[in-house]
Amino acid sequence: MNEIISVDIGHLISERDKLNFISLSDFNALENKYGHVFKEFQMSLQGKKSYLTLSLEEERSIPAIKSLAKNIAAKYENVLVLGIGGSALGARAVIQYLKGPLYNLIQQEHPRLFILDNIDPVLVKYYEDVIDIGKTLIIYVSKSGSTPETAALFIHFYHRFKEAGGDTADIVICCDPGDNGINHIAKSLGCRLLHIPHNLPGRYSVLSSVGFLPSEIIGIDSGQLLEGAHIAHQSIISDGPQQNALFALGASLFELALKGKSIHVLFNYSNLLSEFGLWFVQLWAESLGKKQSLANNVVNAGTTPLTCLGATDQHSILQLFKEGPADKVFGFMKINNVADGIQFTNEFPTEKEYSYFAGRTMQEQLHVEQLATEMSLVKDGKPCYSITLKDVSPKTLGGLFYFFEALVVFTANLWDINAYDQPGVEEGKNITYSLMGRQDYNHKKSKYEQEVSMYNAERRIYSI
Ligand SMILES: O=P(O)(O)OC[C@H]1O[C@H](O)[C@H](O)[C@@H](O)[C@@H]1O
Repeated sequence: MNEIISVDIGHLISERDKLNFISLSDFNALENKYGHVFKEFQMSLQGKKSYLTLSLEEERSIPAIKSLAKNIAAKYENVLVLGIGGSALGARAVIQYLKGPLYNLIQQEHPRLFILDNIDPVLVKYYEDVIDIGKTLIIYVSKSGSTPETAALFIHFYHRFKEAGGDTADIVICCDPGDNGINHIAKSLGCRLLHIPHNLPGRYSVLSSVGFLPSEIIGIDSGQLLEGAHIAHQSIISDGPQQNALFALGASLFELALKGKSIHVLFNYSNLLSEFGLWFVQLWAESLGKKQSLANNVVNAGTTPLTCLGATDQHSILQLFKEGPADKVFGFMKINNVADGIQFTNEFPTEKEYSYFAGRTMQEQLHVEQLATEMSLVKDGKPCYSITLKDVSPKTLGGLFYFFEALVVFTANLWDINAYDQPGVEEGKNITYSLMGRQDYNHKKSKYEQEVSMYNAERRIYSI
């Protein structure tokens, strides 16, 4: 396999079951139906008018990030990234894919890297038990600079770092360049500031300093991540709809959504992809779950993303996938070339449940199980596509990030919705700000307090 990513959509199509799949004639008609939307999308990428392409220009920030990462690695044992949503999930996906789940347990030349994305005080204490804060550099990542969870974590760890005698000028703040609290704090503390391009929304920011700095600190070449994104970009803009992986998958998923497949499952057959799955969930959900179209019609667009892990989740959720509601489309993802050193020996030759393993490899078993799961779902009327990744390299991962970002934006264009905002999460934030006493939300406080009383009055509590 020479290409970094290959996409097979053959089992989204079926002539036998036109209710649950796309018929061949409908598939062939997709270009007529949606080709114009795709061409416009290609032009926006080509003309660098899409926000997505802002990442491609982040190449220029890499030399400074590399030298900062080197300084940090030379001085600190640990790095603690504070961020949530798009400010945490991408970096997590990078570490998991390229360094594995046990990175922090392995003795190495680079610092250990922790990403904290919740305000659970119990979790915070656990972190504090394993990291010596005086030897830990803090990276505060927040596109908006106002996300209350990350602000809270920063207040706490800034205090702890100072207390431990840390040099606050070493703290790195990664945020939007706007005139806001986080920039004021960075300036007054003399922190190191990295700006995320203003128009690059947080959940699309993994290919910027947000993902690049953590990567470089643990020895991953962010230039390679970006090279993969360039490869994906070039392929997406070059091929016509007929040959284009992005068009084939995006248009088919949209068509299936219209046919009632309202849940999109990404079933990853590699633990290295488990965090990628969570990154995908945020990107898909916040970008496509929209009440209103760009023309201000109520559309309640989107499909619900889920992610799970093969083979593990064959033993938990697969039963429902196979025999529960026929409301899902499945994406299977695997890595083609991995270091596969595990070949089974013939330990129990007289036992039929064990002897068939002899001479086979664990990777072979994983891939056979994926195939078996896919086939059994398809046989039962469940549409499946599959993505094969060439290898475990930053280039392939960078291409995958860009491919999914483009897939989401193209799909949003088909729904005629805004792929970049998230109006649905604002109300909860406003209530939180008001109830926690944020000054500029004081005017709403009494309204929300009244609503809270009403809400509490409506509870029906049963005790055990
Ligand atoms: O990076 P930040 O501005 O702190 O935002 C962190 C997260 O906050 C909100 O919940 C948004 O819905 C997410 O899209 C965003 O990723």
